Amino acid sequence: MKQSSESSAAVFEPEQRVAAGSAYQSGFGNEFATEAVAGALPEGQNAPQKHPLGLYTEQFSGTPFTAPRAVNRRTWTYRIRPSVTHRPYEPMEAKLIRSGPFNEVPTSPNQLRWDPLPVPDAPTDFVDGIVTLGGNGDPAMQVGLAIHLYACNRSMEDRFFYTADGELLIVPQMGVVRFHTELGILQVAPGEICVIPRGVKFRVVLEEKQARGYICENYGLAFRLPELGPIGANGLANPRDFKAPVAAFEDREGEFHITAKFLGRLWDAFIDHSPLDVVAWHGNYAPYKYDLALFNCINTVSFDHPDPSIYTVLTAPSHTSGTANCDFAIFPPRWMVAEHTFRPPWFHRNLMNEFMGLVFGAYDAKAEGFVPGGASLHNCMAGHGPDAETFERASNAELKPQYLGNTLAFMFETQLAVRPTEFAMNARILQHEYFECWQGLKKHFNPGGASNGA
Ligand SMILES: O=C(O)Cc1cc(O)ccc1O
Ligand SMILES: [Fe+2]
Repeated sequence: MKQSSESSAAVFEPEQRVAAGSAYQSGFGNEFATEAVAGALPEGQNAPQKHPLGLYTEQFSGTPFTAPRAVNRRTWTYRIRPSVTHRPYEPMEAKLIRSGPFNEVPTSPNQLRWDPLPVPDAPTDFVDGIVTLGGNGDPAMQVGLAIHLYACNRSMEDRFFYTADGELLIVPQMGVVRFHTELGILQVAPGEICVIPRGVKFRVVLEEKQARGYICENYGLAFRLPELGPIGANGLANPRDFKAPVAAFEDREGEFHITAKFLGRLWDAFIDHSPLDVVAWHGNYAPYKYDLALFNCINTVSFDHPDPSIYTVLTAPSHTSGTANCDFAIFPPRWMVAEHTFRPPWFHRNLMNEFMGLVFGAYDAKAEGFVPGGASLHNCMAGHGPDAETFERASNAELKPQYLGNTLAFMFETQLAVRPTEFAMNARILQHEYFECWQGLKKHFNPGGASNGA
């Protein structure tokens, strides 16, 4: 097919996009190697004097050169043009995307909960559809995170995005989406997650009319698998179930724009070709996806409700050991078998800060009000736990083995208080009556009796 100044090129055929989106390389943080055209990946060296197919060589570093080998991340790319070939970036309007330091409004010590973000009626792509609920830290310090929601109804065709402020952990809640990235295509459905590393350029194509979900923009050290300790060599999220894309490139010329997020602001640059032009790459700095249904969930087979750290899928450490900048934990379908135990999450106050979302079904601590697409925030030392209805039911339930089927909640648990944005505190989706779900918790104290509650 001829090259023209229009948005057309052989590699942009829909069938080919889908074909490329279904091929993956397996493993977490592996040294991957992939070429979309035979001979595009040099052998035996990274930077040949002249590339045999006329590609440019560019290293893409996700950690300092000197990071310890186990956490060092970099990828060698072989691309049609190097990343320098764009016009200068100009500031652009940021809509509802926000970054640290989060200081628009005072941070309340109250428990907070939100209804799902409505999908806009106006044409809105993934980037314009990002709304920030809150965050902590500061991208300039590479500490903390932002918690965004996205709701969109248009694919990005001629627009590309990257954030230098952090990596993006994306949790779709509605609608299958394809992330067309510099390093290949990831198709991600609700029930799956994906991570786009800091700096990777991408555009988002909707497979359905609408898409919605949650994003953790992690300003700090990258997400990794948690240590397993006494669990042993297997369990939780197993490394081989993580999927990285194979190389897939666009050889497209036209009028395109890159939106860059840098130090909390958005910038726009004109570019006369698609920056998704990496024909081959090798390395361990790459986007990846994971199907949460593959999580090997470990739980009690005796008594008591364990700490939710057993549900950690990925952890982004801080510089203090055992204190995550962000733990990503899930509450997946599972058997509940604990004997003589109050089985739902207990009443709780926590040094750490707990943001939760719900992909589908119901969460076992809340009878109502926490709905798919909704969100809750229990910051440092805020009391939280089962609502009155759940306490009543679980205190009296017959404790036979029970399968908790229709449920997928998750938590971003973070070391610093999550400071809501002005939007989060003033939007109609804020549930001002959230506190009422606990007001029905009655006094049961009976100094003379053996009653254990409701
Ligand atoms: O609902 C929450 O608050 C999250 C949570 C879940 C759980 O199983 C135990 C403790 C906890 O904080
Ligand atoms: Fe909690």
